[in-house]
Amino acid sequence: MIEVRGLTKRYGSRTAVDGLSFDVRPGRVTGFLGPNGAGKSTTLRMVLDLDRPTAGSAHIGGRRYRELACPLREVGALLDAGAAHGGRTARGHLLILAESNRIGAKRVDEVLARVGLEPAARTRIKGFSLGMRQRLGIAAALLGDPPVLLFDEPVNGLDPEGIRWIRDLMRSLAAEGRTVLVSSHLMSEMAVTADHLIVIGQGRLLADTGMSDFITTNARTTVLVRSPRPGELACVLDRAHIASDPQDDGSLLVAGVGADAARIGDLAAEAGLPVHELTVLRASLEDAYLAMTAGATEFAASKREG
Ligand SMILES: Nc1ncnc2c1ncn2[C@@H]1O[C@H](COP(=O)(O)OP(=O)(O)OP(=O)(O)O)[C@@H](O)[C@H]1O
Repeated sequence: MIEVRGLTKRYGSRTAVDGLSFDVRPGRVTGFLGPNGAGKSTTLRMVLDLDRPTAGSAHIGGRRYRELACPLREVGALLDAGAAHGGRTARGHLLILAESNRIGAKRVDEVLARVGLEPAARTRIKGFSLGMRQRLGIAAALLGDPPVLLFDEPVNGLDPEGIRWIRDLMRSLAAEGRTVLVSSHLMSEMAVTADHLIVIGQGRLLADTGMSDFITTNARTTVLVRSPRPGELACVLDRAHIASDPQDDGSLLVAGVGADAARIGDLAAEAGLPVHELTVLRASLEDAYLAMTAGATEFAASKREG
């Protein structure tokens, strides 16, 4: 469990993180989203005590990072996959980390196997591809078998196979009961990886909600209705105060509050109009995310003007 309370970071006159409070719970993947510069990395750095908060606190399992007796056993993090020394081998790099945290060599071999780096264990890191570096960074995060894991943009620059591998890993870590917080810009990827979302904009909390609630609340569902008599159907809907938008192919799209497939179907039946298709077009996470963050930008702009 991670508990963030009133977390604030100012760099001079710029407020990067602004009174942020949220919990990250175990047993599920929590996606951490926000536009560029929203303050995600700064937040993660403060949770890991790599940056000092101007105000507020972050606790991991009830303690601040600096109070953890053996941090690697409490929290694992992938912040910058390029951080390992290029002259070392993958195994050598992990052995040094393990030794300084009193973790045995057996665990090094276990994590190398878990991330699929066994064949490259004795290869120098400077010859590693981006995907191999990400795997090595994840191996380091897993070294202490920690209950809490933080990943900042783990799929950056990975090929589809690497992206799928990370997705499966995140989900299996959560299924083991761990707390998993992952930031990403790839909405399609987040949509299939995360169970819960924390969205920030300009350092402030915009949403802390389940994935499906987030989409339902922030993006309009649309209903597509197709009838051989679209003009008459549009009039029937109009009389029920449901606005429809005629499409070139003869179908009608109904968005917003009137987008209720059952009601549209009932109205057509009452009017004796045939319906050949009635489809609920669900919004994507990307639609919902863009709608929400666009709103946040407008809000910030009007606030500044006011
Ligand atoms: N060391 C620093 N000195 C001054 N400003 C900083 C520093 N680190 C971050 N910032 C500023 O704080 C804000 C938040 O940055 P941060 O990197 O946390 O955002 P982010 O959400 O991780 O963005 P991205 O998605 O682009 O990585 C930005 O405006 C950034 O310019």
